[in-house]
Amino acid sequence: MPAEAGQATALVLVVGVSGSGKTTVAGLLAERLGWPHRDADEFHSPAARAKMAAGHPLTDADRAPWLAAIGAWMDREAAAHRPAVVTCSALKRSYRDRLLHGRPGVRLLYLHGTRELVRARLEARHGHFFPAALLDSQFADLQEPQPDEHPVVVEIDQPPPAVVAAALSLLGLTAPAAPSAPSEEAPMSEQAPRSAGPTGEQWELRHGGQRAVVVELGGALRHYEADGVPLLDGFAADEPVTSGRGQLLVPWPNRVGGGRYRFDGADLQLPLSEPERHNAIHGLLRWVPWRLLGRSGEAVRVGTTLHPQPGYPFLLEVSAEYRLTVDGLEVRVGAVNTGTARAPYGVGQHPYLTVGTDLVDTALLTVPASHRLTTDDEGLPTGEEPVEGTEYDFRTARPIGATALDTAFTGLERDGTGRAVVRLAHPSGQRGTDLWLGEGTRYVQVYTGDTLGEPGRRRRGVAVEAMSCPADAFRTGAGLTVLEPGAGHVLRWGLRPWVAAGGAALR
Ligand SMILES: Nc1ncnc2c1ncn2[C@@H]1O[C@H](COP(=O)(O)OP(=O)(O)O)[C@@H](O)[C@H]1O
Ligand SMILES: O=C(O)[C@H](O)[C@@H](O)[C@H](O)[C@H](O)COP(=O)(O)O
Repeated sequence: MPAEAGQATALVLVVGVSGSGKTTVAGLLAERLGWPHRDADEFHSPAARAKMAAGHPLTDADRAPWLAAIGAWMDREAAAHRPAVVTCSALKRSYRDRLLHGRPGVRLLYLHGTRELVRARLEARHGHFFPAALLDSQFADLQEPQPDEHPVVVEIDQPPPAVVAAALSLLGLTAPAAPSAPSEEAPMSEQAPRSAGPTGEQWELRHGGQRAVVVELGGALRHYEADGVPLLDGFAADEPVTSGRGQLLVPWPNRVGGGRYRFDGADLQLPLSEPERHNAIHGLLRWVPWRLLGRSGEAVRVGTTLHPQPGYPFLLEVSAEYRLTVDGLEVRVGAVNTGTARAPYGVGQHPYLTVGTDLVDTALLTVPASHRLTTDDEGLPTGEEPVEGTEYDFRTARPIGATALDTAFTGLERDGTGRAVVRLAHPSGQRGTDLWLGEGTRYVQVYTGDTLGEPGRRRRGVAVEAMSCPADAFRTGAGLTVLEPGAGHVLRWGLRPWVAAGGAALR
């Protein structure tokens, strides 16, 4: 299939040191897109190949005709309106400038890995003219792509299909459907020494006046602001996460009563992570580090493996991608069952919204839901009832007042694009944030924080939690997703700050 109409990207230039996987990744990427691809190696003169094979690194002068030949090929593809993938180590800024200058349709995909990992791959690669011994010269020449080059950077310590999936997603390219499960084992990577704050690495995204920060611990959303105004009641870089702030809730959101459930004939017992109420709460991935899989200036993709463990003997590959656009923040949480048995699955996320009021009482809330779940003292659903005529009817915007919410809503009213929109507005009604619930969302938990462990933070923000299923789905089966081996689930939600009267809040 040719390039999708309307997609601006006409050519992807895959760069990185020798052995970073350019040939492998470009080949797969081209295959997924149905685009032609060429490898930079094909453009070397016989003399240059012989020089490298003899153990001598190339000089700038050696590389000039090679870069010119690659550029000429790119121009021929562009002239023929053929989208394409081409590799080139393009180690130095000047080389990339030469390839990118005057070619606006070209996007940079930089494959990033540690020297140790690349060396191991080169040493294992056979039948190639480039000797592993030249690797140090590659790293000596390497000038990593800078933000003003707008690279998409993908980490190579994941199997090739996962590298390609991250690249496609971060480049904003859609490929015809392909088998989704990465089946190869990721190689082990060296544990780099790190300066670990309480939530580990911090990955910042920017778009216009928007800024968001995603953290390594739990892949959580720590912060989101527009034009300097915080839209989340989040946490600081030097603070531990409390009260589920911004956390990803996988493989179940909210509670499993007694942590005990039955699935496919097996009785399973989860650790009780909410011992005071005898429940297992918010999944198993909140307190583990997630890995960086790829990033660009406005997006980051993180992931982790959920290994079989007591109470959840299943194997999942989980990823979360956060992206800032002109429309706000978009989140995609994906999971693939990479094990051999069917797995029960649910997902949610736990951001607390704020519109800058001291308490949430004065903020205006809209929840387009016809029903809410009633719960028992343990927070477990006992039934479903219409909100009509009750204090839970927020279908029309009104102040939260003294209402204490820890409530799952369903019967969501969706717009033409399939999204249901929960709105929190400033008392003036002039500005606020919309939280939209997209693909995979069936319930939304709204929690005013009345029971938080830190009294000072109670009712300061409203948790609005996109969820695929309600509390206790492992026991009741309500809204439960069952992932067959190889099958996946996607949850999409996002935040859109707005101002009334004439205009977009975002720049
Ligand atoms: N993501 C990956 N995981 C594991 N092995 C990889 C990955 N990418 C590439 N390889 C292997 O590493 C070696 C170097 O990859 P290659 O595509 O030839 O790199 P380059 O074109 O950048 O020199 C090859 O043997 C390839 O099969
Ligand atoms: O909003 C919800 O989903 C829960 O009903 C609510 O009770 C909240 O999540 C916990 O108080 C925070 O959870 P932790 O204290 O376990 O982080």
